[in-house]
Amino acid sequence: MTLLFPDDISLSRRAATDTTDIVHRAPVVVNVRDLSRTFGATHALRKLSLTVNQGEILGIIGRSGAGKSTLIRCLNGLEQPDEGVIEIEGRAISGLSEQDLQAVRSRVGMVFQHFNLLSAKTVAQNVALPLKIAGVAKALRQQRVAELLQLVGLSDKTDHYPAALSGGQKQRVGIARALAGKPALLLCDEATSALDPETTRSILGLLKSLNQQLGITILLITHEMEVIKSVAHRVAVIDAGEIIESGPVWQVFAHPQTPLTQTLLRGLLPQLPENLAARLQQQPVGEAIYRVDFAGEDDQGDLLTRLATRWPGAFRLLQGGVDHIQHYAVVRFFIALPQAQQQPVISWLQQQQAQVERIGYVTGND
Ligand SMILES: Nc1ncnc2c1ncn2[C@@H]1O[C@H](COP(=O)(O)OP(=O)(O)OP(=O)(O)O)[C@@H](O)[C@H]1O
Repeated sequence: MTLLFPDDISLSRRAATDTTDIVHRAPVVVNVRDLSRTFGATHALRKLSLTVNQGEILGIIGRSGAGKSTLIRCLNGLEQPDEGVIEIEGRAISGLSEQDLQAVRSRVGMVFQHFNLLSAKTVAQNVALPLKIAGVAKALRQQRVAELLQLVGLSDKTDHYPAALSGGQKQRVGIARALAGKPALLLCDEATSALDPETTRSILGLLKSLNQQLGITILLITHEMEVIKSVAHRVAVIDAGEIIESGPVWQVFAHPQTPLTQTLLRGLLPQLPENLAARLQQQPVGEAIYRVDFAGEDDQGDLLTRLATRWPGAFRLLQGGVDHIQHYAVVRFFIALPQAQQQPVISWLQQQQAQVERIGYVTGND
């Protein structure tokens, strides 16, 4: 099919390589500096700063009330910050006339949690709406709508009404509509939160392929770490209106720094079995329990196998596994070591660049 954004071919190749390093060198699409917004005594945003580079997928994660929606509303111009600067493609959006603000807004496509489709309009009419508002001629509009629906895999639903679509199909229409104005940035506000896991995977797959094929920059807001892991290059964790941690997704998964990030990751990283955790004590008796965290190139994901080969029978594996994120292997496991084996095994693991933490001791069998 025809490329929807023919000017972006070089960018598409760049994004397709999927490396954080290349994305880092790309131009900045979103630049937010010291953004603050209060509602009465509530500080929804506190001096929040972030950048999103061209071709990047930045995931912003936080608990309910952390300030995610306020941030997104400031980015699309629906909310005025009290202080701070927002630049989209180098253009500050504060103090603009309504006409100039419209021009900047047209560079930003918005994907909503509940799709926000017009029920009395067909799929094609919903997608065409922003083009109609922008005054695009009918013939061109029809051509673009056909391209967009093909892109999101809904060419056969052109004349259907939203009520006849599944949740995933409705979100595909929402994405096609968001792309209609050839935006530089796609803002996704909990775009998969209303969908079941399988549909979520297919929508995330679509967003990823739009990023890779078209080089489109995406800022997505979610409360689900799984979403971040599947599609984002970089993640920023927001809490009480501040970014408390950020970095490449693999790095944050491998070594989460803040208790909140650790909590958000709890369901995705192996944890010590509950019965064992309940028996942990701090007096050095019995076996020592260690948590081992490691991140390395994909082919270093066999750390556990190498450990077992180098130290056969020296430890008991309690829980653990390997995940592959952005071409990195992220390994976490828990082992029990008797007194005599602790020093040599731990030294060996540290030589492999693993982070090792003794979390307590247990006596007797688990
Ligand atoms: N219009 C408003 N009036 C008063 N308080 C508001 C308003 N909008 C947001 N807040 C408050 O600001 C804080 C941040 O809200 P926000 O909606 O940005 O959080 P969120 O991270 O998007 O939460 P959720 O995931 O539940 O949507 C909350 O304490 C919220 O109650």
